[in-house]
Amino acid sequence: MQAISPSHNLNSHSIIRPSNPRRLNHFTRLAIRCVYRHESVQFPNGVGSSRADWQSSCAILSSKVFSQDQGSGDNSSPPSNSDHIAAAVNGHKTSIDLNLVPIDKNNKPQPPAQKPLSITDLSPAPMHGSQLRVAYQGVPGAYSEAAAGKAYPNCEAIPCDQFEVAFQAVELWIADRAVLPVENSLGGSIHRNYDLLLQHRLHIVGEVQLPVHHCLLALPGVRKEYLSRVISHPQALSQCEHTLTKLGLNVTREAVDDTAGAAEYIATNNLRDTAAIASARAADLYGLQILADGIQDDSSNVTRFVMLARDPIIPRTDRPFKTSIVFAHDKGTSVLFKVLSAFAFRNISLTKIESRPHRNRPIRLVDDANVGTAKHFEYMFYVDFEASMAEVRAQNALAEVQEFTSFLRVLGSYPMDMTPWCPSRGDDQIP
Ligand SMILES: O=C(O)C(=O)C[C@]1(C(=O)O)C=C[C@@H](O)C=C1
Repeated sequence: MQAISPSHNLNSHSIIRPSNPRRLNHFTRLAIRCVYRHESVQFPNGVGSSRADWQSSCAILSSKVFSQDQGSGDNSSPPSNSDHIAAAVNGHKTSIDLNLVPIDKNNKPQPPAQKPLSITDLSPAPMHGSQLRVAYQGVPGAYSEAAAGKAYPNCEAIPCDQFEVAFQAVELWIADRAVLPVENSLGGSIHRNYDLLLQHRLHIVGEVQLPVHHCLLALPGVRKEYLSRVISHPQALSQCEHTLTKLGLNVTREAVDDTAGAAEYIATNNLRDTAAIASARAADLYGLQILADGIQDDSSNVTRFVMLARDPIIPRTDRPFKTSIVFAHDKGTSVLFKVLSAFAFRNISLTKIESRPHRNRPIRLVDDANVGTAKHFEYMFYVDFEASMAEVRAQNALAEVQEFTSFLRVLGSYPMDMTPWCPSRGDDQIP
């Protein structure tokens, strides 16, 4: 275990956990928009390709913004992220020190102590030797932490309380990479991260697919019959929807920020009527017992994460690459067919299409004097395709797409995760 930086050691802001997890979401969003410092985790050598590979020199791939409409797309970022984060931290004046670590009566290893970053933690960090600092959303034991360990063995994993904070941590040089979930095989897309990809200027430099094996966790001695509530990340709740019903649990379901945070919350507040959906590692860290194992509705449940960096990597052709783009057009969905055909004609397979509201111009009015005014919803389209930007066919496809769109941005061209398929097992989550 290693703290993120010796210089990151000024006034510690306390983490205030409200008494109910719904408020925790709300409260966190409003008031504690800063990176928390838990003891960060160093992963042992393990899964994945060589680190040098992932850390390959940054440059060249031009992630261009072709926009006729300066007001559209990522030019519409919310006010400066650093302002945002600094204001929130400055505004967070409380200095009560809450011990959120459950007391383990069985002398089990204690989870890492949680210390939020202070304002100076948000200034550019000095170099940390060769160890890569990887920001993820959640607390230790979250699947995102496991994904960080899979993507970057030996990395120093830095927990963040919100997805946006993970983006900011990289932008402010507190972290070198962020690892963020974008889609799950059962729960679908994590829309927030699609929106954030557009609002920030980070580049996708890789992807990892993590088998997600959920457990039902409760305090030692608690039986299923005692439960009146199950809490977890909304994705995890949706991934276990049917199994929870099949288990015959008469429980309400409540969403919290992350799966491991739900486990920690139960332990901290000694809640005997509440269970969490989280990993076996979270059970271990927070001293909970596993009431049911493998409760995801599909055993091949898998979440796809992307790795983000300040600079793009150099696209190559000696291994399978994927490229992610986002585009929009003044005339809305009418150009979609033309755009997609640019890939089809070149035999480039698409692996994902996602549409999100065009936040700057959500509605387009089309007047027809005879009939009235039609209100069309406007979208941003995200497409992943199986080709490297180093390939001529991909460059030609994008040149053509550019002709049909008013806004186009390459989010990244990166190696595909080709690790052999292995259905989710509990030990996959243990870095
Ligand atoms: O809460 C966690 O443990 C996370 O890492 C987040 C998250 C998600 O956002 O989808 C990641 C993977 C699982 O699909 C469930 C939750």
